[in-house]
Amino acid sequence: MKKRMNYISWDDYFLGIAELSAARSKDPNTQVGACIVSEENKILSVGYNGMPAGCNDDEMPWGREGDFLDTKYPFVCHAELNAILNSNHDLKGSRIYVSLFPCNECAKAIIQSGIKEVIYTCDKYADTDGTKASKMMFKMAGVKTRQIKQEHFVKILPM
Ligand SMILES: O=c1[nH]c(=O)n([C@H]2C[C@H](O)[C@@H](COP(=O)(O)O)O2)cc1CO
Ligand SMILES: [Zn+2]
Repeated sequence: MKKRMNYISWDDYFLGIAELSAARSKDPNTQVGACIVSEENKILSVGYNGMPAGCNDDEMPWGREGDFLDTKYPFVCHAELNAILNSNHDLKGSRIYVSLFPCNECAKAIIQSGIKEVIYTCDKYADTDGTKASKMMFKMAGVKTRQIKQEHFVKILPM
């Protein structure tokens, strides 16, 4: 008997894990998941967007509009940053799978931690200055970026 052939690719596998992690997010508007993987295809870390540890997410604001302090934006910890901070490994030479293209703050953390490739699905904020700044920094720092479609994974989230 020959081996099974219709197994999922590494890309679909790790993106699937990023998407599954996103399903843990309490954000009512955008759920983001991240999965960091070594050159040997070993998972080094995962994360999703959420409030910092100890900050009760039932009491924190989740809105997008109004006074800055009444929105989620100053508080929420992004999926990529959580994945970087959750890891106990050296991330040099690794790659990160994310369901949304990283913002400029996460881009800085990605570059500084030595991650060399960003694989993403959604780029819905491509027109924002934050995403433009991310792309500039990734290019200058030699971090590769690659957009892929999730082929073999049933989306868990109503995105
Ligand atoms: O790279 C990212 N990683 C990440 O975790 N996020 C999070 C922050 C917020 O919780 C949410 C974005 O919310 P909204 O689309 O409503 O502006 O996604 C957002 C970005 C890009 O903006
Ligand atoms: Zn970010």
